[in-house]
Amino acid sequence: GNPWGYGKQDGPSVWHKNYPVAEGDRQSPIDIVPHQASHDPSLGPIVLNYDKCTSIKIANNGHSVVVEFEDSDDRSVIQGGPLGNPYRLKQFHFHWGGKDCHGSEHTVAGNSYASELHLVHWNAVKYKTFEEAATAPDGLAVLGIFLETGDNHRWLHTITDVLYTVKFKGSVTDFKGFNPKCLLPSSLHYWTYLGSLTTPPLYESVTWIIVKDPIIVSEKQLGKFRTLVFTGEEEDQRTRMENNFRPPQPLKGRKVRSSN
Ligand SMILES: CN[C@H]1CN(c2cccc(OC)c2)S(=O)(=O)c2sc(S(N)(=O)=O)cc21
Ligand SMILES: [Zn+2]
Repeated sequence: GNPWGYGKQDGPSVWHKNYPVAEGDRQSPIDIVPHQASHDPSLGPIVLNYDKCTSIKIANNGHSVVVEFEDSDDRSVIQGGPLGNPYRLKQFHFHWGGKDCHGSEHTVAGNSYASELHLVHWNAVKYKTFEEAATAPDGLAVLGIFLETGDNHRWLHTITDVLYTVKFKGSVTDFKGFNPKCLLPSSLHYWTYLGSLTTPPLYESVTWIIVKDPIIVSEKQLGKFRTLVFTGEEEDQRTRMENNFRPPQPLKGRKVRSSN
């Protein structure tokens, strides 16, 4: 079976048994309290150079749906903001709820969004491989985008239209020519803090950059994510993929900074 999941027996409340760092000092996600975030005028804008990005495939990894990118060179990078150098785009994935009232990992003043998109990047300037970067304190940078339900999102159908091909854990489909820039809100004002992966192995290697403005997607579009299952095609128990989010973790004295 799975080493970890989001159920009663294998979910976030027991991850610490196999991954003791779950109780560490820089765990993610967190609840962001806007008025307690310190505005830092030295924080420049986030710059995304995704125009040459090369998406390769879309997959169901038994925890989420993931779109992987070619990351053998600096063709698609994030830089600026709190980052000291460019970080390479490796993959993006989503977290969502069983109903639209919850599903995001980060919360804002205690409020959840329906879903959260994570664009995962790694520091290929300082580290030779992703795996090495993933265990380093400045190894990863994840851009988080909240999803709120409302009108149809004009580009999300590119993803939701192919989700039926990755219904089961372990399924993979070619997914070329997708530029995730179409999933970003117009303003990239953000909060940033030092944290971790929000799933096992929970490495404390992530500089989080959480965009303040959500993108709007329809309930119908979000509902398509819930047609995925955590389980493999061969398993007799089909478990709907939903509520694949970790709840907020203790801040432990960390500072959250805010761009303008
Ligand atoms: C299953 N999910 C994770 C998979 N990855 C991972 C990271 C390091 C090591 C590794 O195996 C050795 C796998 S990952 O870097 O792609 C990420 S990013 C991320 S999140 N939600 O914090 O953005 C969760 C995971
Ligand atoms: Zn994530």
